[in-house]
Amino acid sequence: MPKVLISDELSPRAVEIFKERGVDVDVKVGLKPDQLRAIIGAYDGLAIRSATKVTAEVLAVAEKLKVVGRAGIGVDNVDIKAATARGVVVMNTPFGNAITTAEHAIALMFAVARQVPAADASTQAGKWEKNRFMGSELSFKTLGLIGCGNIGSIVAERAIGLKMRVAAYDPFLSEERAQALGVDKVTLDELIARADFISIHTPLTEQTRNILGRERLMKTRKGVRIVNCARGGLVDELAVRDLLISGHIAGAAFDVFSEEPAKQNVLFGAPNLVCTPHLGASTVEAQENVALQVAEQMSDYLMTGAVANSLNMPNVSAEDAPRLAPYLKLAENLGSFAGQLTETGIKAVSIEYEGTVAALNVKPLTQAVITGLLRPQLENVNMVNAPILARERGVDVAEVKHDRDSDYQTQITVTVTTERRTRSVSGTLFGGKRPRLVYIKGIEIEAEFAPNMLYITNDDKPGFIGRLGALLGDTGVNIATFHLGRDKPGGEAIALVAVDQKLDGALVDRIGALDGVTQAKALAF
Ligand SMILES: NC(=O)c1ccc[n+]([C@@H]2O[C@H](COP(=O)([O-])OP(=O)(O)OC[C@H]3O[C@@H](n4cnc5c(N)ncnc54)[C@H](O)[C@@H]3O)[C@@H](O)[C@H]2O)c1
Ligand SMILES: O=C(O)CC[C@@H](O)C(=O)O
Repeated sequence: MPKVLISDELSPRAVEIFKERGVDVDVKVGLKPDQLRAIIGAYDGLAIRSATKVTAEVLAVAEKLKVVGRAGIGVDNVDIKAATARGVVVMNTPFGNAITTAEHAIALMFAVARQVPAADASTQAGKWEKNRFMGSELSFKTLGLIGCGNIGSIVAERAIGLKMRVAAYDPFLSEERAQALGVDKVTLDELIARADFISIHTPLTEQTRNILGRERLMKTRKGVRIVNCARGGLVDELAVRDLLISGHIAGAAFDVFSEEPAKQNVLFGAPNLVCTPHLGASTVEAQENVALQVAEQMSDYLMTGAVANSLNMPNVSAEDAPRLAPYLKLAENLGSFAGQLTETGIKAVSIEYEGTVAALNVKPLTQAVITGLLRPQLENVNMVNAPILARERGVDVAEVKHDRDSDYQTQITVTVTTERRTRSVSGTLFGGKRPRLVYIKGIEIEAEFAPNMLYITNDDKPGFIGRLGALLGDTGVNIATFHLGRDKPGGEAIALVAVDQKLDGALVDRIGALDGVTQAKALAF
């Protein structure tokens, strides 16, 4: 039974879902980094929100960990590179809290426009300062959106409903999408020059860090109001403080801070500042959504191999997962077959899909081939890190789907090019689920993959099978199956022999020295 640790506050629905789906679950919230490191080795999955930091140090001791699930959107608290290198799938729940967060941005826009929190405090202190809190309407003002993805788009729709004009800066926003949303697609400079309100909705990345830096903030319109409901680090907090004090910025609302929890922050105490403690996603509805979704996604992955909303693996739908499972085995075995026969550096691998398999989502199959191919050289390769490891080693990976009939209803061919040669191997599924080799180097051969195998190439001359059988018999090796193929009579022949025990190197050398043998190699699957 796989075991998951929930290390941040998640709706109790998550625990119910994990249990319903056969996943054991522990809830331990508020662990310090060393406490997390001490226990993480026991878990197959880690479910988090934004508090837990999944660092390279945590991942280094997470020996069983297969999946990190973020109940929310931002994954800047997960070292995805380190997770990928260790073969850990990272998934998030990209839509579950988007409406809630967009609503919070709108709420904060109103709050700064009308100074609601300060007016509330003053009123409850019995001051009745009617003239102090002169606000500003939102209608017909320009809202500048930096980032117009899921949340930014919802903010745009709501703002248009409030009769605001919306200008969006997002390099990945198409003109058509902008038109459909009813927003002006602008450059960042145009946005800065036009906006009465600026709301930011990008992830925190190396490109977006400090996107609203001091210089840019100084170019905004006097009286601008700024909302940050995305991430601390996107806006220069000290500059905002200075510009609030100088009156250039009329108001600012921050839900997120450069350091969280924000017990202290340079912004605190600045005039016309509204702060909330990273509440963007904190509604009952959003928390139910993300907890349920993350628990479903993680359970599906751990129990069936289905992958959804992963940041470092191609998605595999729950429907596809059982269909792909036998192909994944076939793909990895074909890659492994080619990898075990490869003794020099691999320059390129081409994976061709024909027949039924070509209609499937083949990305995961390609990753399985690469995994099998690299495993003889690399101990810790798996489907998550295989593409990166291949790229780091300069292996060019090509994936081709053929729209043509092959000899088999479904066929995968792996062709590996090394410095010395190009070699191909093809396989199919018998009965829709049993992986079989069908061609090696274009020579037809039908063989299943067995735990211990002997691969031999030899001259196609009489007497070889007898010599091989005698040697194996004399050394007490029992033959399970024996498959033969050849390119032409008297030409190159291939023998694939499944045996009942692991073959030692000395015996393989003796087989290699038999008359007519050009190569002998022990293979394991
Ligand atoms: N306050 C909260 O509680 C809370 C809740 C949810 C999400 N968030 C934050 O909001 C962010 C946005 O969420 P989303 O669901 O809209 O994500 P999203 O991926 O749907 O949208 C992000 C948008 O930013 C754009 N973008 C990327 N780089 C950019 C750049 N350099 N300049 C301008 N635009 C750029 C992308 O093209 C994309 O359209 C998340 O990454 C997360 O950090 C905060
Ligand atoms: O979990 C939270 O409370 C915040 C989530 C939010 O920052 C997100 O990126 O989804």
